[in-house]
Amino acid sequence: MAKRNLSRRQLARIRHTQHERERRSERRGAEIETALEQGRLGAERRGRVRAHYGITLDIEDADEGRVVRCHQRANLPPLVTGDWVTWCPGPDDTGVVVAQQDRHSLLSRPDLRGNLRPVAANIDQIMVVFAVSPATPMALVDRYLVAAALSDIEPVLLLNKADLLAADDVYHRYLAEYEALGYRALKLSALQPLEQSLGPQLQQRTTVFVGQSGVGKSSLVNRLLGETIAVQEVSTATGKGRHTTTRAQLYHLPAGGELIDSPGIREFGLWHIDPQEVVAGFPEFVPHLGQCRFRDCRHRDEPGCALRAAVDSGQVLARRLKSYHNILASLCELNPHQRYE
Ligand SMILES: Nc1nc2c(ncn2[C@@H]2O[C@H](COP(=O)(O)OP(=O)(O)OP(=O)(O)O)[C@@H](O)[C@H]2O)c(=O)[nH]1
Ligand SMILES: [Zn+2]
Repeated sequence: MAKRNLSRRQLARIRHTQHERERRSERRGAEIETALEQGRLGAERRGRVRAHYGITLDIEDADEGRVVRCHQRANLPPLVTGDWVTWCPGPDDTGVVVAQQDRHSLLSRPDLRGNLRPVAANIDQIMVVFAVSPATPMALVDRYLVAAALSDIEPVLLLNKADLLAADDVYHRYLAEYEALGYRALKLSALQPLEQSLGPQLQQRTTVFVGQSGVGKSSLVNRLLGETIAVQEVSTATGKGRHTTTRAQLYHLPAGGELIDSPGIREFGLWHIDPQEVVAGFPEFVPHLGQCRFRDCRHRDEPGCALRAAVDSGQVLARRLKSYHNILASLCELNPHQRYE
């Protein structure tokens, strides 16, 4: 009985907190509208979302570089880290985001209920990090390539832990194969200075790092950011210091370029993909598609399969066709009631 009472009380407290938060947010929204109507806000400026904390955002001014804690007008869609916005300075070092500028790319991921939610915007390239130890299955790299292609963001393959590679390691060949397919590919070690090996590839664009656990993403990010990671996470608006947030955060790399990072982003590409879209990560298949004898060819052992013929003649790598089938099969496991092939 006592337990039930307690949980009821807890429930009431949670409801009360939620209600208070909503009221505060509504009040804040009304204040913003009044300030706008009365012309109490400063002139419009351009800025970029550095981080997102519930109803407030850290906006970095495009000209001055200062970071301002902002609310957003109620009529705006959900903004995410990396968004370019128009904002107006308000009183007490705060500001108001009044418009969202067009996005050229958007990363989304499903929430716990399976609804797709935006996570980060205006990303120019996805660094697909992989390694010989723990050995990354190439089908996983291919899966990231599918996800990157579907987001319309250029992937770059980054083979880390080059120091562990034997001269005749098969990973050298894998990398060369991707280069031959037209992908940009790098081979380096996070234990070595990165200015020459990785620096130029990061300049003048916004990058995210993805890849399986243990391949060295943290090592790369920490080495790239050095001391700046702690400093940049201090919000100038609150002065509260480092946020222990799992939300996406935008960092300026000391050697140039921007990095958006969060645990959620690092897992990018590992959730559901529409089976019909998998082929987007296999550009070399395109000339052969639609050439099979059967229109519904699954490219397995059907006679007259153009894709298999392309494998036999060396135009398509056998491992890439296998990878394609593996990805389809993994989607099937996620959703066993649907036929994907
Ligand atoms: N030999 C070698 N070890 C490396 C290199 N990069 C990272 N490591 C080591 O690999 C291990 C895993 O590195 P992390 O940076 O934690 O890997 P991660 O991808 O961030 O892993 P998660 O946080 O689990 O996603 C650590 O012990 C690193 O010291 C490298 O270039 N060479
Ligand atoms: Zn076929």
